[in-house]
Amino acid sequence: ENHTNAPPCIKGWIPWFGAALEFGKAPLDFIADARAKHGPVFTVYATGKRLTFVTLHEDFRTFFMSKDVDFEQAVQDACYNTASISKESFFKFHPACNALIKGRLTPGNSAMLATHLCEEFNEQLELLGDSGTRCLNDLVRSVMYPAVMSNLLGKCNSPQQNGSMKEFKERFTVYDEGFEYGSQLPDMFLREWSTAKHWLLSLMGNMIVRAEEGEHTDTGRKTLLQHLVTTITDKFLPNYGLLMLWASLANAIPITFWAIAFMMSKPSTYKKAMEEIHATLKNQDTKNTSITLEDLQEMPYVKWCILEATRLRAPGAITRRVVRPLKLQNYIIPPGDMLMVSPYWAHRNPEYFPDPEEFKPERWEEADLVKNVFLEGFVAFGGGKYQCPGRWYAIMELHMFVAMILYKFDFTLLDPLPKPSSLHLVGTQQPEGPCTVEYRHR
Ligand code: HEM
Repeated sequence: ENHTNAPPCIKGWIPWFGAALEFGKAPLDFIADARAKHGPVFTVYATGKRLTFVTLHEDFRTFFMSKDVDFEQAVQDACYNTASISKESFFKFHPACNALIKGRLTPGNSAMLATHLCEEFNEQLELLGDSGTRCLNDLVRSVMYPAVMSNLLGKCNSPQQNGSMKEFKERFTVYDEGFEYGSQLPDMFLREWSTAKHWLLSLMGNMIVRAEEGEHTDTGRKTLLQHLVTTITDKFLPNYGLLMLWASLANAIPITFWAIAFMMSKPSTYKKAMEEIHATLKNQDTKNTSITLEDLQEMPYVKWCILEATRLRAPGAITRRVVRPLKLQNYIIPPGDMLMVSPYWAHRNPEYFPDPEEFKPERWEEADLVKNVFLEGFVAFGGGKYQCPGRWYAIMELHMFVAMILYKFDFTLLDPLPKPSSLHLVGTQQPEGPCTVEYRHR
């Protein structure tokens, strides 16, 4: 009998210190075990924080919509730790920052970025040469980082353009891999990570100078970064820039890797996708390939593959803070608790996704994608007021990239499909082992 009406509480687990590993359980697996043992709502008490996990789909609406939970209060600390944005500045500028990105990346505006993105993908993919053997994850990063950064921050701010590609990739990878620890700890505990963070902040400072000069609007329109410059008017502008950059790359690029890896490891899927791509692009040049939005509309199967990869490799956890007592099931969650939903596990509920572990693009046939409606139970982009503002851009970007790389290159997978690492809760999973591919330009 639980007299306080609070959910069952698990103590003695320290998620962000690697101690979870000593328990033999990575954080993602821990959630599934705790759920099996303690029921659909449970609290983990760790390092002075209470994390209350919500695992029932029927409670997700409350998580996203309730006035008694708050997004900004949940992530403010993390924004201080990962990008040194002061609490005051964060509460002052976050709403405008979110509104700006949401407004710039509506489905309509994302469409306008597509022509330029297509040119960038062509240019970067041609740098791969005629053939080669490489780690697919690294290949995708090398091509997408400079292309997407050129598209969102301006050509002059693409790391390839200013010669910092190799270093950018290294520093960003360190920053990204340590993001979760970094979001929990003051950065004096994480020397290498902190060095990467300061390098990226300084890089962003330089990008902002170039953005302010403003001559480099190759698309004839202001870049997302140039819009940010006019929105954030305090000294933390580069810090917001860094968080925006991280958000735009951290999930989208590993999911691109997974989408291609999943497709290649399932011959029937690969074949079907290739037929669709060839039927749409017909006899187009493989070196300078134009993919328009109309072309994308003619490749729904490739889009299903993207969404299916996003389902299977959705972020480990998203969070809100409880600000007033919150009723969930028969429990009252106390104010101050961090409320957690795991999209990764939500997408493994067989009631919503039969054969949840199967990569089955066909299941997306039922979604009304023309009206931008996902499948019920799909929460990879979060929800409510602070749902991912980059989601329409992300889908367009991944759809175009996957169609183009598969049209240009013939791939052979040399390793078995790697498993996802369950070490991290924040963001999407990285592959646990190598994934080498051989490629040849068609
Ligand atoms: C498949 C790729 C992506 C996934 C799975 C993803 C997922 C998410 C999730 C789960 C959130 C938190 C939402 C919540 O708590 O309800 C988020 C926030 C955010 N995402 Fe994405 N995202 C992706 C791509 C992108 C891209 C390409 C951009 C930018 C171009 C972007 C920009 C952002 C920003 C700026 C936020 C923070 C919003 C705020 O602070 O108000 N995301 N994303």
